[in-house]
Amino acid sequence: MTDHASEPTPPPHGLPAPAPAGASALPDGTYDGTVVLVTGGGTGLGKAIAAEFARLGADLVIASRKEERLKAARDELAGLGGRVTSVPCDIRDPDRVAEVFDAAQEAYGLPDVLVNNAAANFPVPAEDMSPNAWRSVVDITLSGTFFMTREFGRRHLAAGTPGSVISIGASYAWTGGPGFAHSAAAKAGVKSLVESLAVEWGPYGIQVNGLVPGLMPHEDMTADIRGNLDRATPAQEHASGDRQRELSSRQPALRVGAPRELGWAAAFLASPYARFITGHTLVVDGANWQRRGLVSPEVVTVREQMGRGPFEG
Ligand SMILES: CCC/C=C/C(=O)SCCNC(=O)CCNC(=O)[C@H](O)C(C)(C)COP(=O)([O-])OP(=O)([O-])OC[C@H]1O[C@@H](n2cnc3c(N)ncnc32)[C@H](O)[C@@H]1OP(=O)([O-])[O-]
Ligand SMILES: NC(=O)C1=CN([C@@H]2O[C@H](COP(=O)(O)OP(=O)(O)OC[C@H]3O[C@@H](n4cnc5c(N)ncnc54)[C@H](OP(=O)(O)O)[C@@H]3O)[C@@H](O)[C@H]2O)C=CC1
Repeated sequence: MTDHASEPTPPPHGLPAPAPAGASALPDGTYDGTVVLVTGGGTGLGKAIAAEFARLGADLVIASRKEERLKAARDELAGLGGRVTSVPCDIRDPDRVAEVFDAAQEAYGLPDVLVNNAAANFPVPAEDMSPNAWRSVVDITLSGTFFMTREFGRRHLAAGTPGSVISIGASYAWTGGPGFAHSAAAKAGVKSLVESLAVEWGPYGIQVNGLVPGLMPHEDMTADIRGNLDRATPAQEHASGDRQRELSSRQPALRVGAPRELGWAAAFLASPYARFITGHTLVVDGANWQRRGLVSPEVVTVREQMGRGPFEG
């Protein structure tokens, strides 16, 4: 019998690195002749998702508020193969949402796949949150997602055609999100919508799934979210430019996620290889959301974590 006690313990090395950028698990041309609409497809994770569909042959429509951003992303995504159209739109406005679908239909046809990726978020203690701050986040993240999904569903039901919706969520839909009460409540609503609509629209051939990213840093992160990452890492790590290593050491995977890992999951969920998966929310976060220690960490209030003074009403 081997005496394990005398063997040196190998150091933990975390989850293996992902396949290289540009690789795909799906066959070439999986999305040939398919139209994919991605909200917030001009930045960050939305752009990474759009890129994976484009590599597999999809025609893309990307929609968000800022035209400049959309144009830059459109040029970048067009280099990957398929055709790309961008349509400026605030998803809080159902009339503008209808116009996005009109524009998509005119360009390539009714989108076969809708990725609800656009969302809004910033950390703020609940007691400091203005009614308008609450409304902005809930209106964009939950109502905007519903308006997009509703328009997609209505058009497919009228045409008698199948389709696939993927709504991007967040793990605090299950756990709650101290400091992100508005976003966590909205994402819990998004998860619930996935479950309701998968059943309502299954009979019409429409799949509805959720997809949750873990920590996947990217260059487009807003100052608010970036500031939150800064809070998670000591100042000397920023100074030395080694924040990524510090962030990685705080994940069970011992690495952060790459945005393309979310893109691959989205491309799978909407593909012919996932036709019996609906009403499901897939978490791609290296098990970070299930993390518990043997011992509970000391409680630090959201106010303290954000370096805010006492609440003054
Ligand atoms: C980290 C874990 C997971 C991450 C998940 C993600 O979703 S990452 C994705 C992250 N990506 C994004 O979020 C991308 C899109 N996000 C955005 O464009 C902005 O964050 C937005 C939602 C504020 C814009 O919405 P809009 O054009 O409607 O904005 P507006 O300028 O009119 O402000 C509305 C209200 O909000 C208030 N307020 C704003 N900031 C703060 C703050 N830091 N503190 C307190 N309050 C704040 C502002 O004062 C105003 O209230 P007031 O004063 O009238 O009572
Ligand atoms: N990054 C992360 O660590 C995590 C992200 N997520 C989720 O992943 C998704 C993508 O996040 P990420 O890429 O990091 O964030 P970004 O801030 O890069 O992307 C948000 C996108 O939403 C668009 N958008 C915001 N408001 C509206 C609106 N009213 N109408 C239309 N488009 C809008 C923005 O474009 P524009 O400004 O042009 O309107 C932008 O392209 C979101 O759903 C987010 O909640 C979840 C967990 C963790």
